[in-house]
Amino acid sequence: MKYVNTARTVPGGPDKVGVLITNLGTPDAPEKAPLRRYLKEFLSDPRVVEVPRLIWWLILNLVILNIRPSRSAAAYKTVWTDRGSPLMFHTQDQARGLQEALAERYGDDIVVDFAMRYGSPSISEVLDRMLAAGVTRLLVMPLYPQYSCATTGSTFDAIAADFTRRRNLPSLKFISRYYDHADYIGALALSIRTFQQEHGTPDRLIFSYHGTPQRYCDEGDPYYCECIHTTQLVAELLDLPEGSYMTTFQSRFGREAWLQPYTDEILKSLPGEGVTSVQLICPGFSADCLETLEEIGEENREYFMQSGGKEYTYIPCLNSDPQHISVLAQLAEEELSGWLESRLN
Ligand SMILES: C=CC1=C(C)c2cc3[nH]c(cc4nc(cc5[nH]c(cc1n2)c(C)c5CCC(=O)O)C(CCC(=O)O)=C4C)c(C)c3C=C
Ligand SMILES: [Fe+2]
Ligand SMILES: [Fe+2]
Repeated sequence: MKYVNTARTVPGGPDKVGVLITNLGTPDAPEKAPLRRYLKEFLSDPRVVEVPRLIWWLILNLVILNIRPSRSAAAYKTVWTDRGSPLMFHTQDQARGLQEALAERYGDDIVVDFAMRYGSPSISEVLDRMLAAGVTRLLVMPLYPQYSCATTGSTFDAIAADFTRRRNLPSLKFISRYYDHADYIGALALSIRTFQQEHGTPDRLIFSYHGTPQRYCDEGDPYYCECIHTTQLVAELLDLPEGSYMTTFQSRFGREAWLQPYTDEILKSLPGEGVTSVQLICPGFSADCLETLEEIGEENREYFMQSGGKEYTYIPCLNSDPQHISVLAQLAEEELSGWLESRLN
């Protein structure tokens, strides 16, 4: 049999709406072997590293996978919790919150689940489960507010690849971006305002986004423009004075130029310009993870303080805050309106 038959739908049978939230994925444990497995899958994706395959295979297998797993494992250990990786437990909480919010309005004809692009739970195993539960219409929501070929694009590849092996396909909707959605911008603005009520206003508010190679942007990836736009919309909503905020890019990997300015270089140079108190926010991450908690929360704090900085605070991601859950519920409802109309309680 060439095609798997995970969903044998029949007229009058189960006919549910499924909402699948996805994120990047994370290692199973902060140890060398799970890190090696995770990095191998992630960094072998041609959407993530756009380098000729044979050259990249040699670099990845002979160099990176021999050095990076133990270094990354040590970094993951600093953020690991009783519930495992922060990215994992925040995503679980987001799925639960979204399920409850949607069930309140639409009952149990709607099924919410989550999957990871790399590692587990994989997109295919979760789709097996959802389709077996009677999902005939599927909304995929990658939790990347700004579209990038390396993240959102790759998630679409995984859905499409999964569908090539199935006989009976559900109807499909896919959210490519929500960087300018009023509710998302409002939730970010509220989190900044609430944080500043307790911690005061810094000399500079820094919006730090995960970087990508500059080349991807030059070749048409809209990610950079969408990040700049998100910052601008939040700044307008909060009425931030020009010069009191900026956009930077973090998590550089490899030797080629990435999107600039680089977060770490900016933090090293600001104290020399008289900027000694900063607040950092990472609006491109829908959940706290290694890149926010360790890289922004710890590593970059050191750079700033060692360069003469005095006050450095990090504003957490929206995670599973009620405000964020209602952003996700609103996004889902806007996409599903046609599918859900007949199911309103
Ligand atoms: C090698 C190239 C990479 C590109 C391009 C890239 C783009 C990209 N990544 C995110 C979100 C996350 N990345 C995370 C970790 C992470 N990212 C890379 C590399 C690239 N990312 C690596 C090697 C790692 C692993 C950690 C390490 O070894 O340093 C994470 C955190 C995962 C976790 O478990 O906590 C997220 C989230 C975005 C949004 C993006 C492009 C826009
Ligand atoms: Fe990354
Ligand atoms: Fe990092």
